Amino acid sequence: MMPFSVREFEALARDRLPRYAYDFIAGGADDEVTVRANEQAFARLRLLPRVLRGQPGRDLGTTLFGAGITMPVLLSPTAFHRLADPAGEQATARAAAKAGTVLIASMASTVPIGDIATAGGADLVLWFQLYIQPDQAVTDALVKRAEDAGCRALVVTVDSPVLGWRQRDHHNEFHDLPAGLYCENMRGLAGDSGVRSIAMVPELSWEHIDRLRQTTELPIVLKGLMHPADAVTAVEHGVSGLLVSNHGGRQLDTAVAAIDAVADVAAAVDIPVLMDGGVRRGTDVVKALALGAHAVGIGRPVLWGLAARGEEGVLDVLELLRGELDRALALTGCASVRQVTSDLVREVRC
Ligand SMILES: Cc1cc2nc3c(=O)[nH]c(=O)nc-3n(C[C@H](O)[C@H](O)[C@H](O)COP(=O)(O)O)c2cc1C
Ligand SMILES: CC(C)CC(=O)C(=O)O
Repeated sequence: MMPFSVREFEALARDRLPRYAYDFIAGGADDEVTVRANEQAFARLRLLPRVLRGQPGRDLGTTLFGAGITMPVLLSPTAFHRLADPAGEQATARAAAKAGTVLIASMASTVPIGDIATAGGADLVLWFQLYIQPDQAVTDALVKRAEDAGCRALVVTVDSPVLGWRQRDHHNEFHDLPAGLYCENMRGLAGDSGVRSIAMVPELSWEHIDRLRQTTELPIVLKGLMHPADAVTAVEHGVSGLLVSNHGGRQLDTAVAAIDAVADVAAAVDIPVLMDGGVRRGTDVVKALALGAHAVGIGRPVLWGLAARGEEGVLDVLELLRGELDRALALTGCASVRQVTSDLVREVRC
């Protein structure tokens, strides 16, 4: 069956993946309230279309830190792509390059960042997601690896001073990567224990961001920030962009839906605000833009595409969303993503 939506890709992926891998991807923290809330919150937002604004076509393109991308849909960082397909992040990179959008490679990739960059080629706009490590030398080495690979931004995940309680992984006893898979970016660095060697840092603070700011010229994007007061502080610390996110509901359960945090953060700062969590349709993208996001990220949908059909599946997911976004713009009376305004969205009680 040819899938015609992200949801149908999920069904295909579920059939293909071993249970532990499906659960790792689909699951979240504790009772998974926030996993569900991320999607439900989009359903609560409804569009109020404009009509009779005749237009021959739509312009979906936008720019981020000087790079042009063909649509405001990014690939959010997700760990361990080789759980979904043997070609792993290399397949994902080729699809992102073909689609003409940003791949935020996870620090926990199963292909080294240099090889991801090579697979994507010159067309790929590649960013690197970083978990700041307890050993500064390890963080510095990771930043150097990202810079050497040609990454154009660092996305620092700040919602994980400790790891969320992923109950499904505990039930499945999924604590180590299967034989042959490795956190490749950690290879050879101090403390590399071979498998899941990434450490969470409970004492993570603005001082770590200041230090990182001094270490690299790359734009720094903070990922996992939800509170407008933190957004203001981020700007004071020289941060270049924000990715409003609750980690797809995998960290703090019962955190507010990511889309519900966007408007206040966007109103508080003048730097690009991105969001991820629960984006499954082109209409979701329009809603996020209407609330002030510059672009959105997708996490699980990429892995559903990858598990279902490898590189082609990731590209299919991206092109499905592009088609949906294009249609949603036409149907709301917008000729470009820049024309999406806050009056196009209303909140209803479900
Ligand atoms: C399987 C999986 C692995 C993830 N790995 C990372 C990661 O390594 N680093 C990170 O910052 N976020 C990670 N995330 C969170 C995503 O970047 C993103 O915030 C989330 O998936 C967005 O929600 P969505 O899946 O509903 O689109 C992961 C999410 C999933 C589902
Ligand atoms: C290696 C993990 C910490 C990756 C992650 O962020 C996640 O699974 O949500």
